[in-house]
Amino acid sequence: MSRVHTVTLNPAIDQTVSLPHLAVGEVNRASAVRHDPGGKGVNVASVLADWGVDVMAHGLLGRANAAPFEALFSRKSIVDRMVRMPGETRTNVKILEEGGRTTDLNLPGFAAGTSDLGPLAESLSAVAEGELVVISGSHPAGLPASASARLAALARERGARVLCDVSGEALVEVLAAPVLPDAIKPNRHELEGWAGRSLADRAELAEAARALVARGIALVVVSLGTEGALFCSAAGAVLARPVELSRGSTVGAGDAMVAGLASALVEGLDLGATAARATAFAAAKLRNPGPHLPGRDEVRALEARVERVAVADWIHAAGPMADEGERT
Ligand SMILES: Nc1ncnc2c1ncn2[C@@H]1O[C@H](COP(=O)(O)OP(=O)(O)OP(=O)(O)O)[C@@H](O)[C@H]1O
Ligand SMILES: O=P(O)(O)OC[C@@]1(O)O[C@H](CO)[C@@H](O)[C@@H]1O
Repeated sequence: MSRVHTVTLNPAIDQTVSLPHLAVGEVNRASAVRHDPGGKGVNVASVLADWGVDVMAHGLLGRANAAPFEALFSRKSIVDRMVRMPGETRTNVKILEEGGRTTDLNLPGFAAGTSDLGPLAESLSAVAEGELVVISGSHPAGLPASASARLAALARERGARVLCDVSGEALVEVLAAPVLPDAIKPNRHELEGWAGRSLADRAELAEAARALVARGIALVVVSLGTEGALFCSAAGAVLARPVELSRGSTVGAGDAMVAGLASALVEGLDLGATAARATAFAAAKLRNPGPHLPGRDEVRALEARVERVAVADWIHAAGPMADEGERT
């Protein structure tokens, strides 16, 4: 299987704090806490490595607390090309209540600058023609909004395909670039942020995704939390529902879905099989804490259970879309 490169400009140590109920403005006592090296691209790398893909991790990493990342990379044989930065990688606090509601406090970490794009570009010189580059997550303070778009352009110049999961101004830049990525996976809120309007109506949402395909993005996937995800390409559009509902933390479900998309792109799966693969990866990741996949047989069994619905039927389904929450 061809190698996949992940780019994480703003990694994070995810500190998941479990408690029965979050009482804002009061003293809360946690029942458990865990720490996972994360950040969107790191999560993608970790899940892909579990699937058996050869992965190279690029991006920026604080030198002062790099150990948990280095341990993850070494345990999963991920090639570590992350540029070390002075200072610490941020810690992101995820408050998980018993009912499954999660509140994210994403903290600031090391600051970066335009000069850090040089070493990042140099690291991407390891990308070979035909490989896949996955660019995910936010930018640290000081990096221009165009950083992800510039790295995507570099990857394309090297003959690689590019899958982007970025939001806000970075998504605006990526979608305004002369050469568009091959695939994107915004969630609904990220797509709304880009479109500058609400997309609460299923038909409008499908139309926005189809319009991006028409502009030249081969695969547009809009993830919708418990509603599932919409997969659009020139071959058509399909909605894949979650295999099973999770009441635990859903942090990283989108990244597992991106990892599933990456594996589908590498293996050349068709649209329906891509939807099943990506949805199964999300469900499989949600069975356990942390950015990990269970064994292949378990993932394959989930893949076989994914319900796919023709988009016309989904649009005409009664009722509002399931509430997929506000987290991104
Ligand atoms: N509570 C849940 N139960 C089951 N499956 C879920 C749940 N939440 C999400 N999923 C699955 O994970 C996929 C991706 O989730 P979501 O749309 O929340 O991504 P995201 O917003 O990018 O998440 P994140 O940024 O936390 O990784 C969904 O399309 C769905 O298949
Ligand atoms: O602040 P960003 O870069 O948008 O998101 C960071 C983050 O919330 O995304 C991952 C889950 O998708 C977590 O591991 C991490 O804490």
